[in-house]
Amino acid sequence: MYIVTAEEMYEIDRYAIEKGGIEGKVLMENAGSQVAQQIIQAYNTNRKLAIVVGSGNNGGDGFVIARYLAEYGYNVTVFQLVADHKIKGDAAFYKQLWLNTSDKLAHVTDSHQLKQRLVDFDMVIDAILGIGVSGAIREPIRSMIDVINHLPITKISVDIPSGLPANDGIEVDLAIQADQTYIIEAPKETVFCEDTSIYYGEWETVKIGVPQAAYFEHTSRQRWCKKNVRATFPKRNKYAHKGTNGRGLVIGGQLTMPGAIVLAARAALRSGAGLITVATVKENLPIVSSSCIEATYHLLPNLTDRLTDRDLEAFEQIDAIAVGMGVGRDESQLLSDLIEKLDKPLLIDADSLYQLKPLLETQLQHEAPIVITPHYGEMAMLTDTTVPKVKRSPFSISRQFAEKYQVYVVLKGRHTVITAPNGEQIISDQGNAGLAKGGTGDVLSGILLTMIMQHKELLPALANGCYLHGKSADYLVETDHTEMDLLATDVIEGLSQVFRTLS
Ligand SMILES: NC(=O)C1=CN([C@@H]2O[C@H](COP(=O)(O)OP(=O)(O)OC[C@H]3O[C@@H](n4cnc5c(N)ncnc54)[C@H](OP(=O)(O)O)[C@@H]3O)[C@@H](O)[C@H]2O)[C@@H](O)CC1
Ligand SMILES: Nc1ncnc2c1ncn2[C@@H]1O[C@H](COP(=O)(O)OP(=O)(O)O)[C@@H](O)[C@H]1O
Ligand SMILES: [K+]
Repeated sequence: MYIVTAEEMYEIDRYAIEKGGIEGKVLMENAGSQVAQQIIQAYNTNRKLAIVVGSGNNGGDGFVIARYLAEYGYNVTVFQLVADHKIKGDAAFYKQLWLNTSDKLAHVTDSHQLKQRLVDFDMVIDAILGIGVSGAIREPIRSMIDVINHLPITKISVDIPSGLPANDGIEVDLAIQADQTYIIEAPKETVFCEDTSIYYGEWETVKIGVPQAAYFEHTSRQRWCKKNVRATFPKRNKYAHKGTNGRGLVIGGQLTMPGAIVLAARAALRSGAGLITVATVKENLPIVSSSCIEATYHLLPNLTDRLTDRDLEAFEQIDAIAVGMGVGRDESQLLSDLIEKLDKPLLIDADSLYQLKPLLETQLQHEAPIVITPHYGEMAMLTDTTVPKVKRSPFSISRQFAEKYQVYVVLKGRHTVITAPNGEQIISDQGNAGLAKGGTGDVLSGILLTMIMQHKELLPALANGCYLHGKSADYLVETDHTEMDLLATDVIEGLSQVFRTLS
């Protein structure tokens, strides 16, 4: 499933019309009829429906919906919130079709009038503003949205809750708080941003006949689903041996944080790695090795000094490295050496992201890919911004960072945004609030390390790793656990359930 900005949606629309040969009117008819079908399936005909329409094509969709629902037997009234001359083009055409068969069109010019008129209705279909919204919401639409939000009736938005921008990064002024949104063709970026997803309520997409080729050409952002995982997940070779399933190195676990490294190492092994070596300090060896007896160990005097020739030689056999889980935030020569002296895929997480920050000022001398896995707070630190700004702009901030530093970014949150150095993006929206607990990020790093070693392409590798992690948590809260008691270690144990669904 593709995710779009407003500009991309308009390009896709244009492609459908110009190259696909589908008239704009047909797209609008399809949009309205498909949304109407969804409403028919979900809500019985006893409802008294108000459809509120604005000046653009979103309003045009509203007129089509009105016609279908009325034909089906619903009691429908259209409230036009703008002057007649504002309704043009295809929207005007469908307004006329509505008027050909119904006299239920009311003109409403202010919010008081709207409030009085809507008291008799038990559902409002919001076709006021679509993806063409720009800037602060102007009066009288502004007060009208406010009135609708305060009505104790079901609110259904068409394409996008009116007032909400499609693109990330824009501060929301005022928008319809929908119970349900029927999104036309493709989810917009704001569906997946923490501050804006709430406005959509439940959401579903409706297809209106846009050719898939339009998406290949105009967008590079998609939501990762089971079918994507199945299509890209490497098959285990019947003749595999431990050396062919990836030799991973996990570096971390200072004295006060030995657990982080155990979680990462165990998660890497559980997700299929052939061999995992844990590089940590000597004092932690008893606890760490007894918690993960399948791993091998490499002792370091501390987690910040330069790597010795002996270390570098030992790491030569390694296929990929994950560093940062419980290493502490002191300046690190070790991280510089991993970047400059070992040309292996390198995943940088947690504390090492703080150590990476000063290194960004100079070019990162690393041929093999670098993957960073920040949560919002770490991303805010890396980009000298605030957590609210990262929350508002997860797509654009990740893309800018990935392109600037030529790294892969896994920005973790309720919706995790994965970005390649070329700007291509995947959203992983598996998982639940049970994961909001210390240690789950370490588990993700371990899983990603294995995925990096086993996939040919890195972007699907990271997406599949995030899928495994989130899906494991989802299965666990459906079966043995709840969002309250779930632990990071459970997420490791839950992986086998997810693997079973993939074969
Ligand atoms: N393939 C597809 O995707 C298809 C998409 N379709 C549909 O088209 C929709 C996009 O249509 P669109 O481009 O006409 O934009 P849309 O938001 O309806 O209206 C824009 C108008 O709103 C106004 N306005 C703007 N900002 C404002 C503000 N701050 N405060 C107040 N008013 C404001 C402004 O009008 P003005 O007041 O300037 O006259 C502006 O001109 C899309 O969401 C989907 O529903 C389907 O029909 C078919 C296929
Ligand atoms: N509410 C949530 N819904 C879905 N996933 C979540 C939620 N909260 C956290 N997660 C996931 O849990 C992990 C937490 O990582 P992180 O914050 O680095 O934890 P830690 O460093 O404590 O191990 C991330 O993969 C994140 O996407
Ligand atoms: K709308």
